[in-house]
Amino acid sequence: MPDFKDILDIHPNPCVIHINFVPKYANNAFAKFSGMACAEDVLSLPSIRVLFEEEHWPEAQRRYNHAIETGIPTPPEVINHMDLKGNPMIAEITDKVIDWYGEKAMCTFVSVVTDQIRRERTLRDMANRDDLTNLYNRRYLLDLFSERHAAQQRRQYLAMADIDHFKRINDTFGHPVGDLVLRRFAQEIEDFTAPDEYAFRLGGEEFALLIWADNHTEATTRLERLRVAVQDCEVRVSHPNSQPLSIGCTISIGATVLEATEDFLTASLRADEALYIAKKTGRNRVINYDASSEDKPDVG
Ligand SMILES: Nc1nc2c(ncn2[C@@H]2O[C@H](COP(=O)(O)OP(=O)(O)OP(=O)(O)O)[C@@H](O)[C@H]2O)c(=O)[nH]1
Repeated sequence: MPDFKDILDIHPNPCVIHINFVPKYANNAFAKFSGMACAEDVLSLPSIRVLFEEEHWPEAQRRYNHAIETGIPTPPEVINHMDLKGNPMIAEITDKVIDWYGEKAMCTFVSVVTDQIRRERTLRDMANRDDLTNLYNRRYLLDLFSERHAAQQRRQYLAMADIDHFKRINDTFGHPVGDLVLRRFAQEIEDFTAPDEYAFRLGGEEFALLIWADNHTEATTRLERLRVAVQDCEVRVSHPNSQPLSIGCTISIGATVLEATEDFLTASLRADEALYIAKKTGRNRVINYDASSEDKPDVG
């Protein structure tokens, strides 16, 4: 029967055995993971805690105490980790209580899952994005709505934005040029949003925004600024057989303040109604509808 250390020494996963974080055994993979030269250097440490950022210490202690007291293994934990050389990585920690020459000790295995987690995050992000414009898509807007919580200091607004007479652009210049206009507009609303705000393409030439404002006037003023920015913007298209084209467009925006816990359907009906009014009353305008607003849709 080979000694377990002979097996662990050549195991590719970092492994350390410790009693209350005092190292008793470490394999070479653990030394490499920690940014140390060899396993002996790990064993010379008074505590392996120093190898992990301080923010992880309380949770590591809690997991250790729980596992030692109950013998029940804690579920694997994924942490952001930085080794002593400053290399960032994502690590999955798996613990198991073992008998260490008559004492209870913790055997900890580490899997570096940086690539896997990054791939998963990229895939998740791709599923939430629109192919043509790379803005967020309707699915992500619905996800955000299901995660909204009440008691925000500022007010959140849902705005529906729709390019005016977009069909004419397609019909006059062709679908690929229409796509260019959609991309240019997407860039415009992406630039408009603050880091904690979102821009979505819902489909076709329909877009949405989730923005913050202190009050109705601020929301309207900001959306007006977006409307004017789009009006002033030109998409230049070069063509080998003709003069370069310069295409402009305008947008209509319907917005509404969000009640704390309302669902997407309720809020989007109000924003859509406001957009409908914006279109019906001449396009290239912002209608911001909330209970205190003077822009109450007057559908009739
Ligand atoms: N180029 C391009 N066109 C699209 C895409 N998706 C939808 N469309 C076109 O968008 C146009 C939408 O036209 P309408 O719904 O009639 O609206 P509109 O012409 O913008 O008129 P109003 O909204 O009333 O101002 C149609 O011609 C669709 O074919 C796309 O991905 N790319």
